[in-house]
Amino acid sequence: MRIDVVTIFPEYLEPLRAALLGKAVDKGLISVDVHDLRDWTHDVHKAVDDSPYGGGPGMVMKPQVWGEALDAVCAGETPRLVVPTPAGRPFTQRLAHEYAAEPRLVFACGRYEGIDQRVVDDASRRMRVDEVSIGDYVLVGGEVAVLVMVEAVVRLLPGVLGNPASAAQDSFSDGLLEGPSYTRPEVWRDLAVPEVLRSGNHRLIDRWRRDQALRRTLERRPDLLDALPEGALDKHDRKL
Ligand SMILES: NC(=O)c1ccno1
Repeated sequence: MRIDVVTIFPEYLEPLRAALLGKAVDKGLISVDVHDLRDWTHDVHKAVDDSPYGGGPGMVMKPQVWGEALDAVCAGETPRLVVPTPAGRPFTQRLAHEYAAEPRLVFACGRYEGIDQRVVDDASRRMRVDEVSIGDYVLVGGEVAVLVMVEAVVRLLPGVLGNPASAAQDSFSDGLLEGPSYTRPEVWRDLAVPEVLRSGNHRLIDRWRRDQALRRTLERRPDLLDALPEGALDKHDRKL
């Protein structure tokens, strides 16, 4: 997978070259190119924003600069363009899986009050564009959201995680939150590991883990239960 990020703060994206993501780059599983939006300005001040039409606080990012940047970065290809914004559709594990199947992703990091809408409208004439939110809160810019999304996507790629089963047992992989996890010691500050996990009975262990996931989901994210496909809960599940 090829990943491009356009930003006015390239240094914000340095974590994409660290740890698990850095290893994925070293293994050649992904390529990451970060582009400074100001490279496509033509004035001495390298201006990337201007006052909003209709008035109001803050500044809006200029369409001319973004248009030239995306023309250059996407030249000749039609990658999927992702624009992080609090006004976007939710970024979910399902969307992460969808993005993991893409050969190329381009992320456009807005700042200030956002990017002139015509940049998205123009790009949508040539490629698939998603305006996506990582949560119901407002960040200073899109860069942190890109770090979140890239990590969520890249970890799903074959060869990135040491144990591919990890991604298969993620929270949300079966539509539920993941239940609690434990490791040694068996008792820690008078708190014991649940006995079933030490029983060696994998049928009981699987059942216990499913029950824990259902209980945690019901308690913390009942909306996820409502979204489960018909038949996802068996008769035992429904007794909980
Ligand atoms: N909530 C978000 O995804 C976001 C992106 C930029 N600012 O907020």
